Amino acid sequence: MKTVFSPLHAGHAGNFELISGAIVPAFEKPSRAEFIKARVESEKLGPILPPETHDLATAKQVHTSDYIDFLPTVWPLWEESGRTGSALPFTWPTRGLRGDVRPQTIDALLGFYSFDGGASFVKGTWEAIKSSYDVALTAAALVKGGETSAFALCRPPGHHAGAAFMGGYCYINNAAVAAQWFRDHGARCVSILDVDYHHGNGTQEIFYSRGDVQVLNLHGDPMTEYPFFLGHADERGAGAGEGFNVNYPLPFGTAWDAWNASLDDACAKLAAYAPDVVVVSLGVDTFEKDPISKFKLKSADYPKIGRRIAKLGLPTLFVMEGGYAVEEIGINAVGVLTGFEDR
Ligand SMILES: NCCCCCC(=O)NO
Ligand SMILES: [Zn+2]
Repeated sequence: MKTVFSPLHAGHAGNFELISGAIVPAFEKPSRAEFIKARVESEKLGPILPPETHDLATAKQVHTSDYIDFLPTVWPLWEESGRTGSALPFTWPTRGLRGDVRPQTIDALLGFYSFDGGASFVKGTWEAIKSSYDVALTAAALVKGGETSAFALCRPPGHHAGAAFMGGYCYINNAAVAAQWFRDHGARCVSILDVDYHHGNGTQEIFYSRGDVQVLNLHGDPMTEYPFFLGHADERGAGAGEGFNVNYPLPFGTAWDAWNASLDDACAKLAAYAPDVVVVSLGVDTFEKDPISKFKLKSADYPKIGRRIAKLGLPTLFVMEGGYAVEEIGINAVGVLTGFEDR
């Protein structure tokens, strides 16, 4: 399997996030991608290719243009306002406030275009976001070009980013962009299977009213787990998208057998939808030792995920999402990929 990777991710470093009542060093850090890359090499998964550069047209098909155009302006505006450190919002347009009027100051714009304090910017963040987007599109083109599968080693991740908002370490929704690209390049329909511990609220929001992209999500129950405000089982899609959004909320402590039962059901629904291509939002924060998550999957379980997805017999693009136990992130993420190849 070929991997696409960009060293430009490393510019998104040293940033902080607001979590659990404190401003702390972000859990989403450069070493995550480096550990995964090292494991790709040590497991001899296949060549590691640099991304081709793309324009933002595909990004603007799943995100609003004003949101995408805002992202490269954040750091310059933050610096112009005399600040250093991490550009972070502290006010958000929640219920009873106006989200239809775009404010002018960078502090307000950061809140206008986000849903939490988990998507901060430093000087190199935009270059990292753009490189992650280029990685996803380059890997998608490998699959379109005849590869059975490919691995988009994306950093920063994307599945929490909605049409006009960032959050949860996500800025451009790489999996959504790849799905749209497949649709623009001949795929009649696409399935996105999100196996990250957290619900891919952004991916759901982007495709919720569309029937050409099926979205299936296995995740911590939002009644008790981030992102809290989307991801319930009754969210089945709307209009043309009715029935094409499937959520599997699962309780704290979920281990392999229960998790796999949901995976099996999701794969059956995916097979019934019969997409031309599958995009897997590959998060491995379902791992028992993950510092911010509460499922109990073991390293030996990840190859089984890959084997189950391979049984679908469909071209498959793996897009890296979350996972924060950096010692094992490479073992677990690449385990899915070697399992897919039945090695
Ligand atoms: N800062 C709150 C938790 C962000 C979770 C990010 C993640 O792993 N999403 O899949
Ligand atoms: Zn996650």
